[in-house]
Amino acid sequence: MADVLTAEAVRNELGGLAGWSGDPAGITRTVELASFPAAVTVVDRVAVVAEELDHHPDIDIRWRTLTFRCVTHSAGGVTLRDVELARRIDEIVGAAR
Ligand SMILES: C[C@H](O)[C@H](O)[C@H]1CNC2=NC(N)=NC(=O)C2=N1
Repeated sequence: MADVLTAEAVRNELGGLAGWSGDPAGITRTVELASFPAAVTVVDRVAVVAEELDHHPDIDIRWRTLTFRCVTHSAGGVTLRDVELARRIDEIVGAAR
């Protein structure tokens, strides 16, 4: 689960993750919510999931635009844990707009 994915494997996984882009150094998705409070609510929900998974995205908050970056810091690259986290972020974002 903690092996860094090859560039080809990342490309394959990105095929199933609409809105995400990246490479073995990290995968990112930027989303715009309706308002700053709505964006912060999404971050709050992502925080719960990140704790549950013990895997945490890097999050950039700019007014109502959020950028999530998933990379397994301890492995030095993208692993399947990041793909799972990205899917969970998508569920939360999808429910919020
Ligand atoms: C001890 C704990 O499992 C580690 O510090 C976890 C926490 N969350 C993490 N999140 C991410 N994205 N990468 C990590 O290497 C990582 N390490």
